[in-house]
Amino acid sequence: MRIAIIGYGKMGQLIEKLATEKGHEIVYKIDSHNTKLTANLENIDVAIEFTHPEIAVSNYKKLAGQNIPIVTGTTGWTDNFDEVEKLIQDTGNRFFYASNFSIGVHLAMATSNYLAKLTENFPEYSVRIDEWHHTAKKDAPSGTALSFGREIINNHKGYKKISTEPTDIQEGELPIYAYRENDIPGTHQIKYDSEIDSIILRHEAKNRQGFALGAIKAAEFLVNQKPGVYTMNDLIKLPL
Ligand SMILES: NC(=O)C1=CN([C@@H]2O[C@H](COP(=O)(O)OP(=O)(O)OC[C@H]3O[C@@H](n4cnc5c(N)ncnc54)[C@H](OP(=O)(O)O)[C@@H]3O)[C@@H](O)[C@H]2O)C=CC1
Ligand SMILES: O=C(O)C1=N[C@H](C(=O)O)C[C@H](O)C1
Repeated sequence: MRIAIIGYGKMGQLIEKLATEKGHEIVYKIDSHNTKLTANLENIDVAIEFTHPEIAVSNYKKLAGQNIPIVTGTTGWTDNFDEVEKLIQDTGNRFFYASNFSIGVHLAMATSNYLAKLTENFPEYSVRIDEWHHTAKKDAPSGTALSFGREIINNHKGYKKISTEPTDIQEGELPIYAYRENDIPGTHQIKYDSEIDSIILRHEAKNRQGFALGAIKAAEFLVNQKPGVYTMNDLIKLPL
């Protein structure tokens, strides 16, 4: 594939390395100092975008306007998801978003959803989510933690809304706590706690390879799809 990398930071640079090793061609590397995105990107098959929450949606608009398939991992923008979905529908484009491209988190998410169903009828268990990331991370809580939380709410009638960093947890609230330390790539923990015992599901990224390889796999998948919005559930179908 001929790839445009939008966002040449930690993820963009690793994606360049691993995509090149897989035989793909990096045609553009666009960072915040490079205004190339305002011009037409020519002769590329897909754009892979990892930037910042406040700029992602405008990047999607520029790319969708050029009918360029978009794989994006940028988090912290999903309050605008409906607007982006309509943009993709209106432009007949292809869009793949994942808050976390690692296979391990995809498996952990499916496990968490099943665990939510199992514990729904045992109100003695209360659940919380904790996430740990590097100090350079701009958004909190992480997109992955929010994804875990939204999926638990979808699978457990006892929870209705996410509460970030709560001091006083109300009935039906699912608390998420974020910690920023050193250069932690991304750790997420879902803990069901009762007076008697605890059930803990934890995913620890040891490095950023899983995120980058997953994004490249998503791009290889997306370029062969019809127009639409795709997720990890389309890329990795689990027998659940
Ligand atoms: N879905 C997943 O699996 C993963 C998602 N992420 C998410 O991806 C995003 C990026 O993470 P990461 O690479 O670690 O962050 P970095 O800060 O290392 O990289 C982001 C890059 O985007 C650049 N940038 C900012 N604005 C623009 C713009 N308008 N056009 C092009 N580039 C721009 C920044 O430039 P400058 O430094 O000059 O501002 C920076 O180089 C975050 O939202 C993070 O949460 C991260 C890892 C995995
Ligand atoms: O900023 C990061 O580094 C990461 N962000 C994503 C998120 O917000 O969930 C994915 C991963 O945890 C790394």
